[in-house]
Amino acid sequence: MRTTPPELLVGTPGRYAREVFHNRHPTLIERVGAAHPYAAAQRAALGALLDESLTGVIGRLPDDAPDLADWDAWDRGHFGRPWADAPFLWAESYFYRRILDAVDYFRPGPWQGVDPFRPMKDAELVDPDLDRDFAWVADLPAEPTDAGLATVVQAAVFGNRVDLSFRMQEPLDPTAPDELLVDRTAFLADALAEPGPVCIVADNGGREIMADLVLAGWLLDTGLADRVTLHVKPAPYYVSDAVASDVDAARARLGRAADPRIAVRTHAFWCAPLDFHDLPADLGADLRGHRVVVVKGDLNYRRLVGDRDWDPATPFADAAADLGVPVVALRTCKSEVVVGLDRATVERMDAAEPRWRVSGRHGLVQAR
Ligand SMILES: O=P(O)(O)OC[C@H]1O[C@](O)(CO)[C@@H](O)[C@@H]1O
Repeated sequence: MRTTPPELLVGTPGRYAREVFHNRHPTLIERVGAAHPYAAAQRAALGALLDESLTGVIGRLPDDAPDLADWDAWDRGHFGRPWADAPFLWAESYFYRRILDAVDYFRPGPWQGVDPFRPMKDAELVDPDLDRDFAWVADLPAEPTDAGLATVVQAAVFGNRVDLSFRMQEPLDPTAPDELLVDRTAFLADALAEPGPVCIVADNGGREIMADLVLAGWLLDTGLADRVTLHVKPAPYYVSDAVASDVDAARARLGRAADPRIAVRTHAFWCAPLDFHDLPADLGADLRGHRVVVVKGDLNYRRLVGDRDWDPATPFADAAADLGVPVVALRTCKSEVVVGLDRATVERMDAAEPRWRVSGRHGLVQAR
């Protein structure tokens, strides 16, 4: 019987979680403040949140928070305890929720519903390089070939390469080669041997959701899928995570009409600080209504396997939550968590590139 390793914690010296809190979050808070004409009280709240998260104890949401009951249920005893002692996944998720509180996202008034990350997300979609980056779409085969599937899957993997929260810290080297460390694309082909409904648990907007829409459209057009459900976040999260309006914006940027075969859904759980082992029953039933579930991105990967100090040679199926439906994870490695690698690959990567687990250069197509 395999023992489950401990959760990664925010404050462990020398570990990635601490870097995210101490190096990335100050930049993030500064950029959010600079992007909007917020009132003094909102700026003060952003600054206070940053200070609290670096040295203080975890404060509760205010009494008027509409999701207070959710967070009381998700608390797990962390409120009132030092941020440094909290699990990385829990604390990072709550940090993003507290940003929304600081900028009055849920409070009646002029800032209600204003996405604090919107200017950063919009800037990505006006990048003229996007046309060149997606030129390959015109050459996709009309038939469901292995090569076509590999192309759309890899675009969906590497569309995840550089999200906006990640860009706060890791410099993007456009000349760096991308590499798939594990490639179970054939598992997806097998799962879709009979056409069926496909669920994509989306991650970022911008380039990534554009690639996800291309993947969805190609699966539908080639008859591999008969409908696609895109699950997006219910509120702004992790800077660039897609909410429903980001799907619309990406569709428009691709020059595509709305496709009635693609449904957009959400669930409060997608912004919860918990992993897929805690999936609520209604969401689990929704996912099981599909032939296969495609789980996108680094954060969803951490949630799928558990944000723990895994031995990278742990079999993927031992770590990944059993959702009762075939699951394919498409992710570039942008945090320390990784499983399902063979020892030789781990040794090769450790020797070649000290930051390979977090550099965003290496991709995974894993399945169970
Ligand atoms: O957008 P993605 O692929 O989920 O990546 C976001 C990742 O960036 C981080 O915020 C910092 O690495 C991680 O915590 C998170 O897993």
